[in-house]
Amino acid sequence: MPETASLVTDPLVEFRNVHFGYGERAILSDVSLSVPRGKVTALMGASGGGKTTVLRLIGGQQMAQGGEVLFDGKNVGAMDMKALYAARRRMGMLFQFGALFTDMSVFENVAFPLREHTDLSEELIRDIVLMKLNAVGLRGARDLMPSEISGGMARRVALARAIALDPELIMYDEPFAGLDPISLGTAAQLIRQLNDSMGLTTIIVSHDLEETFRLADHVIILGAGTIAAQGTPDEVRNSSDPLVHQFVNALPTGPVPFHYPGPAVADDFGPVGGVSGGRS
Ligand SMILES: Nc1ncnc2c1ncn2[C@@H]1O[C@H](COP(=O)(O)OP(=O)(O)OP(=O)(O)O)[C@@H](O)[C@H]1O
Repeated sequence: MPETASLVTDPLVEFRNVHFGYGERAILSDVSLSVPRGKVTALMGASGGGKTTVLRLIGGQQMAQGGEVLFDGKNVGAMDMKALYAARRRMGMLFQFGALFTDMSVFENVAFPLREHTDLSEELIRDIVLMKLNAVGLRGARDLMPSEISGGMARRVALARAIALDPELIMYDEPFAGLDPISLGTAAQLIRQLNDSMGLTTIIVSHDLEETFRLADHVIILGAGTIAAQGTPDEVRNSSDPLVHQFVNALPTGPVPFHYPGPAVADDFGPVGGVSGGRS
C-alpha cells in the first residue's frame, strides 16, 4: 500500500482489502485503512470517491462485498443484529450535522437518545443533557426550539446529541459545510476538544483542506476507489502520488477526472443515428 509511513498499532477501525460497489459499479476496490484510537482521522478525496460509503460500512448500514471491516477487532459484516446494535451504540454518527427534531426543544433533542436507549432517571438525564450542552457551549439555550437557533448552533446541538450516550467513535460527514469562517473555526476546535477531553476516536469527512489538515492527526486520501495515501498530515502533504498531489494542491487537472463515467463523447455527440440514450 502506498504512503503508510506512520504505523498504526491497535486501531479502533480497520479495513482489510475491502471491496464494495453499488450494482455493477465498483466504489471501493481493495481498500485497507486504519483509524488510530484516540486520534482525529480525516477522510478526504474527490467527490463521489466513496468517503460516505466508508462511514456507512463502519456503521454497518452497508456491508462489504469482499474483505473485512473491523470495529474494535470484530468484523462488522459478520455481526448479527444484536451485536451490530451494540456496536452502533458505541458510535456517534453525524451524517446530517444539523438534523434536529424540529418539534422538540434543544434539551429534548439531546435527551432523545438517552430516553430511547437507557432507563436512566429523569434527574440523571437532566444532568447528562446539561453536561453535554455545556460541552458544546449551549447549556443556556436548552429551552429554545430549533427554529430559534442559528445553523451553527444547531450543529452543536446535534453534536451534543451524538455524544449523549458517550460513544467511543464519532464520525462527522462534512461538519464544516456551509459554515462562516468563525463558526468553522469554532466547530473544528470543538471537534478537537471533545476528542481529547472525552477520549474519543474521531473520523471526519471533509473537503476543507486547510482546516482539516490543521485539525487531523491522521489523514487518509481516497482516490479512484482505493487509498492513495494515509499518514500524518505532513506525510500526506509530501506524498509523491499524483492523485494526492492534485488533491492537496487543489489542482483542477490531474488523475481525478472531471467527468462522471459515461459513454464516449463521440457516442453521445456523434453523427445523427450514433446517439445512444438520446431522443431520436
Ligand atoms: N445508494 C446508492 N446507490 C447507488 N449509488 C450510490 C448510492 N450511494 C452513493 N452512490 C454512488 O457511490 C459513489 C460514492 O458515494 P459517496 O457518497 O460514498 O461518495 P463521497 O466520497 O462521500 O462523495 P461526496 O464527497 O460528494 O459526498 C458516488 O458516485 C455515488 O453516486
